[in-house]
Amino acid sequence: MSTVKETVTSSLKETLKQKIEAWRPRTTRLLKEFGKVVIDQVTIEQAIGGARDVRCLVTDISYLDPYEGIRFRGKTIPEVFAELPKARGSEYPTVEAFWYFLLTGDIPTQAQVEEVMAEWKQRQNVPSYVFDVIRALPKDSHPMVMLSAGVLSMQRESKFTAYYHSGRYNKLQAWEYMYEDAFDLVARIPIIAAFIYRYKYKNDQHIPIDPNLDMGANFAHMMGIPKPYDDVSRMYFILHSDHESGNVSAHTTHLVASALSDAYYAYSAGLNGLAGPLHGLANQEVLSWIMEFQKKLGGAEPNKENVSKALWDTLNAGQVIPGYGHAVLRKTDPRYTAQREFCLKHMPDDPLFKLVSLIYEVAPGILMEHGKAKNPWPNVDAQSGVIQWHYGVREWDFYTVLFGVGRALGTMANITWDRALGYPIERPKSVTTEMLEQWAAEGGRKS
Ligand SMILES: CC(=O)SCCNC(=O)CCNC(=O)[C@H](O)C(C)(C)COP(=O)(O)OP(=O)(O)OC[C@H]1O[C@@H](n2cnc3c(N)ncnc32)[C@H](O)[C@@H]1OP(=O)(O)O
Ligand SMILES: O=C([O-])CC(=O)C(=O)O
Repeated sequence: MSTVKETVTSSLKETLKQKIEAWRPRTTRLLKEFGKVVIDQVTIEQAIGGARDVRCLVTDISYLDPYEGIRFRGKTIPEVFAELPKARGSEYPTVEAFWYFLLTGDIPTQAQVEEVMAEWKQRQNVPSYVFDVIRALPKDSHPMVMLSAGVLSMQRESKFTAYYHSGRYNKLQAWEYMYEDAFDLVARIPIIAAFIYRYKYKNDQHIPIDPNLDMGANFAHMMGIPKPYDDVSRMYFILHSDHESGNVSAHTTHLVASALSDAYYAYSAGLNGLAGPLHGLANQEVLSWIMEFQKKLGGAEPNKENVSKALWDTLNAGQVIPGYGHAVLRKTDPRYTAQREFCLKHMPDDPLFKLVSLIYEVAPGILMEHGKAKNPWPNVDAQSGVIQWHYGVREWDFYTVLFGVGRALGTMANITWDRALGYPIERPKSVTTEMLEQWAAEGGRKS
């Protein structure tokens, strides 16, 4: 039998506990009294087409409206940035304040943020074997492999798994142990990410944590990048945290955790999905597309004509324009807009930003003319790499790791609530092509 580490108490956890206890009757009532109420129907197109738009997942952490974009706990991105307590001397909130907000739905007071910051620091002890695991991989492994392997290697630390095997597992208390793992994971993952960066690209020269700094500032410090990279980090991690629960990384994490796999197993799996070029890896694809384009220009100025030609060349070669399109969004992603506003304020003359803006002027029209993509507008990935590039992170295969640090916040808040509300193992039903053909001939499924 494993040793169970007792969970700690804090005002965040106490608040969360109250919220969970108040929330549970809502879920119970929906299940018991309204369980058979129909909320959607599924077409053949949806069954073959990646369950697009099928309403069959529940999360209260964030909601994505196709035209408005993401709301975290009911608040738009500008509202979140305006209302959460800011980091000292910064116009952006701390990631710690945002973590409190995602978990509880409440805007924390400054005192509550201080408490989360103190607890965050206590949880930052990454076991040394994590670095050994990363070093044991071939050095040219993709940084996402390193991040996923590093996270997975920490599974032996899981308090949830120890609790599960303790012989006193109780469904009502399980969330407390999931919360412990979730909080440990979000506190440790920035350190692993910065380690990967400096191991791979900075001659294995590392910068230790500064215990006086908040998470965003500490990340900038460990990366070795001066201000305003602390604000870039805070903004980036908050923006990338969550996008309701159907996206590949969040859904994978939720699915794996639904088998009562712990946070480390679940998030390592989620990261593997994030590493796909149609999902999180699109941010590195955007930069490599731009670099390839500039190489072809051979020093000539980018303009609407040559950008248009390059976009058409990409489409005619049967490739996607990275950073454009979305499975749910039907307008410019507000995460794109938030980053664009940062660029307009801090780096308006950056040549790469100007090029990204030029692409924004022409790509939607071209995608509309091309006529395939349901959404011709840019997503978050079209604007994130250029900021990293500007502040010196030019190794674009690292960009998805940054996404992975941010996405940990949303996925970890989600799986804590999954256990709190007792969501069961996820297991949708599959059918065969022959069945679809039969139902098609009959004008719908009859039995
Ligand atoms: C953080 C994120 O994950 S945001 C998304 C990041 N990914 C990218 O930016 C990659 C480029 N974009 C895409 O590949 C897609 O728009 C996705 C994967 C994001 C969404 O996919 P879907 O929901 O299937 O998009 P949609 O229904 O509009 O696809 C219809 C067709 O348009 C094509 N299409 C969609 N977006 C693009 C694009 N950016 N460039 C070219 N073609 C596109 C699809 O490939 C598909 O073609 P097909 O019928 O030949 O298979
Ligand atoms: O919502 C999606 O499918 C993809 C996305 O933008 C994200 O996960 O951030």
